[in-house]
Amino acid sequence: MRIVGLTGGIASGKSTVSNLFKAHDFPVVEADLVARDVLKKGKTGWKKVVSAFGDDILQPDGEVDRPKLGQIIFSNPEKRKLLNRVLAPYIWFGIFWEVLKLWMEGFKIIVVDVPLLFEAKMEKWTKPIVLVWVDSETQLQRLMLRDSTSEDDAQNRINAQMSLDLKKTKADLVIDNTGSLKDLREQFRSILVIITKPLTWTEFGFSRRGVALFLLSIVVGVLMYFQRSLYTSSL
Ligand SMILES: CC(C)(COP(=O)(O)OP(=O)(O)OC[C@H]1O[C@@H](n2cnc3c(N)ncnc32)[C@H](O)[C@@H]1O)[C@@H](O)C(=O)NCCC(=O)NCCS
Ligand SMILES: Nc1ncnc2c1ncn2[C@@H]1O[C@H](COP(=O)(O)OP(=O)(O)OP(=O)(O)O)[C@@H](O)[C@H]1O
Repeated sequence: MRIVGLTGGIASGKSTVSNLFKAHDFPVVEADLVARDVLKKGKTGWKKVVSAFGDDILQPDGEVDRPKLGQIIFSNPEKRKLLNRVLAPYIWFGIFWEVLKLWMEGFKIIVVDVPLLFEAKMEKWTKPIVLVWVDSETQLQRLMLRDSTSEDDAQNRINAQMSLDLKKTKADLVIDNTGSLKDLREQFRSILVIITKPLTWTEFGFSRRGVALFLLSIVVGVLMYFQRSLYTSSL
């Protein structure tokens, strides 16, 4: 099994690339969706966050007021670390569970879209790592436009993550999304060629078929062993 890590910075274009993967029928696990699920009212993640941040972060219906929590954590590094610490195990498990379900369905290539792949030290589980990079000015402009936020607010959110230039040094494949959507689609096509190369032996070994073959060879080996010992004891 090949787990392709898709990462980038806030508003660098991960979801846009993620949608291209989906359009090409690749299964995509989205960490942001897992994180949303973990924070739903009544879930363990929700309970832990409420006990760490208090009832003030809740809407009248009991759901987490996401913009409010965002304001708190993106302007206060200590609070952000606290939220990350509280939610990390649930997000990690949620991603693992989604990957496991897709593995059981027999998918050989799975894309995991994790904005904080490097920050959360999850990169060792994915290969190759595709980084959606964008220059800092374009990132700021796109973020302000998409979320209708002030420059200060957008910059705080960008500063809350590892710089895209540093991420670039850690990634295997880089998509430069500073240009047009057409440019992006062209780069995506080249990335697809690399990602869809035949699985290595190790990747095959971890695929559902590889594991099934491994188990089958153990069963056959054990049967042959017993058949041989039965034959030699009857002589
Ligand atoms: C603070 C929350 C409630 C704000 O929700 P909101 O709907 O406004 O934003 P959304 O979830 O769509 O996130 C948008 C982007 O913000 C960035 N981001 C989210 N959380 C963090 C964080 N803790 N540190 C740095 N960047 C973050 C990511 O690039 C993400 O794609 C939410 O982001 C959250 O629960 N964050 C903690 C969970 C987490 O770490 N998510 C990232 C998954 S790896
Ligand atoms: N090449 C492009 N040209 C113009 N706009 C783009 C391009 N790529 C993405 N965008 C726009 O930039 C914004 C950010 O893109 P997107 O939502 O894909 O980023 P993201 O990395 O998934 O963000 P987040 O981390 O916040 O989830 C969106 O409004 C999107 O439509």
